[in-house]
Amino acid sequence: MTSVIPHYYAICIQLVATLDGTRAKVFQALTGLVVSSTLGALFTGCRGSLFWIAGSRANYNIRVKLHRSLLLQEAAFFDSNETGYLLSRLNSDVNKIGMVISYHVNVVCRQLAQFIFGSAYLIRISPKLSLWTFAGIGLVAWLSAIYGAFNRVLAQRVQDTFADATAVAETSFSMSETIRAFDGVAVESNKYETAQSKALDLEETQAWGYGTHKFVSDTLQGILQVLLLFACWSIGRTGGLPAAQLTTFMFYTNFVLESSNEVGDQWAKIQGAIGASTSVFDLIRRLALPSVDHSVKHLNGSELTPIINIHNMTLKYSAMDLPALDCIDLKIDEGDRVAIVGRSGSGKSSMLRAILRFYDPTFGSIQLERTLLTEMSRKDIASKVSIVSQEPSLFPMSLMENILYGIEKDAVDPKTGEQCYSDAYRERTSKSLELAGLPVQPGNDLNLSLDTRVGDGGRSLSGGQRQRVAIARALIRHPEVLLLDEPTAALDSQSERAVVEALLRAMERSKSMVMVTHRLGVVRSLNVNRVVVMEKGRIVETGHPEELLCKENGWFASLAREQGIVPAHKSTKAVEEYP
Ligand SMILES: Nc1ncnc2c1ncn2[C@@H]1O[C@H](COP(=O)(O)OP(=O)(O)OP(=O)(O)O)[C@@H](O)[C@H]1O
Repeated sequence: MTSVIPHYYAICIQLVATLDGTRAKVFQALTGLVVSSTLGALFTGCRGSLFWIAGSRANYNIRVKLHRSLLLQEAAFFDSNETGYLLSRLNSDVNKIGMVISYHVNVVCRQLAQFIFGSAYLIRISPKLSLWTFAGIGLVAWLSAIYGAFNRVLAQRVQDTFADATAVAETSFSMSETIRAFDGVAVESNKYETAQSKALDLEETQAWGYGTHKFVSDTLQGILQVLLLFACWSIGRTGGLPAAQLTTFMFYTNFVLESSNEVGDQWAKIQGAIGASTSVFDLIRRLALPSVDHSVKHLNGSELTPIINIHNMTLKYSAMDLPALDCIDLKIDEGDRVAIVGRSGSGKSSMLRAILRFYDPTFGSIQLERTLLTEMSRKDIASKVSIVSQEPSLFPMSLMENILYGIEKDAVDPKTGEQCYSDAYRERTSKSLELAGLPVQPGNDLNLSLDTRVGDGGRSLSGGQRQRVAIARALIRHPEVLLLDEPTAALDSQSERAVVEALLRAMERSKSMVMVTHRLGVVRSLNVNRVVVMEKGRIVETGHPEELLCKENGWFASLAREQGIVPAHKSTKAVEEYP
């Protein structure tokens, strides 16, 4: 419709200039102008709304896919990509993509349509003159393509720099207390400023690039218009074409030039957005890294099946030169209560991370009930392995939702129509909390209920209470393997007693238990039947705790003496002294 407007406009101008039209002719031209303008406005409105919706849907789809893809990455991925960096990809980069669809592609489509209609009109009036027009437009388009490629590279670098700056900001907010305590405001603020100033430099380069491109392309278009006007004048003078047709030709020339100019402009912006979105699509396509080597597929059928079978496992973090775990062989059978002990940095937590498949072995394998961990889905592993960590973080949801986290809701709330947990689940959750030492029955001391919200990270509960919620979360799952990561390290002696009792009940509901601890006292309270001592990523000693304590020069006995558990001069009476 917009392409038809210059046609009626040119007729109107002709009628005004020559004053030779009849009333009917004037009326016809004006009606054409009004109808084409009104329809043009209607289509513009529809196009705007539809492209906006398309842009928003693209944002929605890309964000959801990217978020899911990020959650599926291996733990090592999060070691090298900070949260702020990923959030920036999720927000700022995806916004750029939506903007391209809702605005830039929208405008390019409109201008391309105008360009095609306008060009057809020009060719109809004078094919020869049109050729000159297109040659000029081709030159400007070529410059726009070069500028587009330049903008694409720069835009990607700008977005990368913004992502780095957001990572700095996110770290400074999440560490705000430490920053204040150690007077690090100036340091953090400088880091952020440096990151932002890099982005600013790149944006300024982009701005100058845009200005130069605009100057060159507008100048070329001006020259083209002047040349065409001169050509029209020459043709008109020699009677090659009637004046009315030449006027219409000039109108359409302007129209086509404007469209091509706008297409060039938007093209560069689309290229910029494609550059900015490259990382987003790379992240969506990125698969979690595969494991490197599985030397053992299945156990010999005649052997007793251990719940966990770690065979010749080496685990190396990409950021470290030396492996964190080196040639580990360990079998954990049903009924085993294993404590992994050792000095700081000896690889205790890495063992738990490997059993949870946060990291895959670099060499060797781990089997969980005869199946290689690397062949199990996250869902399978979560259904068989539960962890209670030193300072469990809770979600800002109700107690019940925290405990049943990851378990699908099985009922529909008749009042709201939303998914919820059935009464059977409520009952089981309440029972688990009671066993974990945090009763929620009416009239309880803390006035807790299943629907009590626990705040961000569980901040409305004490450390010991959070621990008991985590134990209830493990209890309700009846795991094959219960993992405990320093379960009592952050507690006072009174809370420790309550947590130990809750853990003993949780252990009755699990087939095996593996605990990492510095505090050797808890080894006896939790009836551990096997101690594994680690040193520099290797297992250096293993056996029943009471037996190991009797080995005067043993690793475990030495650790126990350091904690004052067994006095050095009484090591022969170790068994009696062991608390
Ligand atoms: N995500 C990681 N990336 C790189 N190196 C790591 C990572 N986690 C641990 N390490 C390194 O692996 C080694 C073993 O660490 P691990 O946390 O398993 O020790 P730990 O015995 O649990 O120590 P602690 O008792 O102090 O918690 C250490 O040298 C540590 O620096």
